[in-house]
Amino acid sequence: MTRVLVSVRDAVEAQVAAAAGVPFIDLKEPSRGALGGLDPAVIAPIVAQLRTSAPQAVVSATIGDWPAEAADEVAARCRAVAATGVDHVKAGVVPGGAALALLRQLDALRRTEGLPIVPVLVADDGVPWALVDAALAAGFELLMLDTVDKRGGSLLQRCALADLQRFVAASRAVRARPGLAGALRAEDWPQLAALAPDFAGFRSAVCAGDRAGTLSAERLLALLRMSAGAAQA
Ligand SMILES: O=C[C@H](O)COP(=O)(O)O
Repeated sequence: MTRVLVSVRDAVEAQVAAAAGVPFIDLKEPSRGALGGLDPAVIAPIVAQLRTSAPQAVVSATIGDWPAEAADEVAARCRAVAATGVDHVKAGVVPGGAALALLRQLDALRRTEGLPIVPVLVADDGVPWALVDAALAAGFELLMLDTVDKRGGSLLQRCALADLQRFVAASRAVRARPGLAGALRAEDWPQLAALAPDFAGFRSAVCAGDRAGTLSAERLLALLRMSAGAAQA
């Protein structure tokens, strides 16, 4: 069954997600970019709050949007976010240039320091196969596709369905857990349910206004109803 991931920016939104029963709560500041990072000093108390209010929820946080060349900052931010007690640390990898080197660095941090890093592979121009293959070969437990430019339509419009199916199948083949995100819409749910990734991430679709706006409890509940309906079908 595909779990819903919802990105929240503060303790109030985290509580809305917890009360709605969101199974995978992701902490980020959307106005700072696709993977806009919150200060670890802000993340830690929200994680502590969620451990009480939503003990079943998986909790992740992003490290922020960094260029692949910013190796030291990426490492420092991965360590700082992991230290907040999140289950997963999401780190973006944009195809091109130093992307494979960044992926190797994230893998080294995971292996040598035990940091629970989830590579978020940017798929604005289609599935980045070289990065997917490298992430799967490295043995990441979770990996995601997401988009940076949210104005270009949903991930389902940007990537061929066959490619997304292949991404999910290739992940499952090595026992990795795949996630999909990228301006997904509530009406994408039936197609997402058929693709059956481990989780599907939402922000734009559950906000009043754009993704930098406020989390809408109403939209969130409608999405969760849709996902629950698909699970029973
Ligand atoms: O990780 C999930 C993202 O926050 C999804 O955001 P989005 O729906 O605006 O692409």
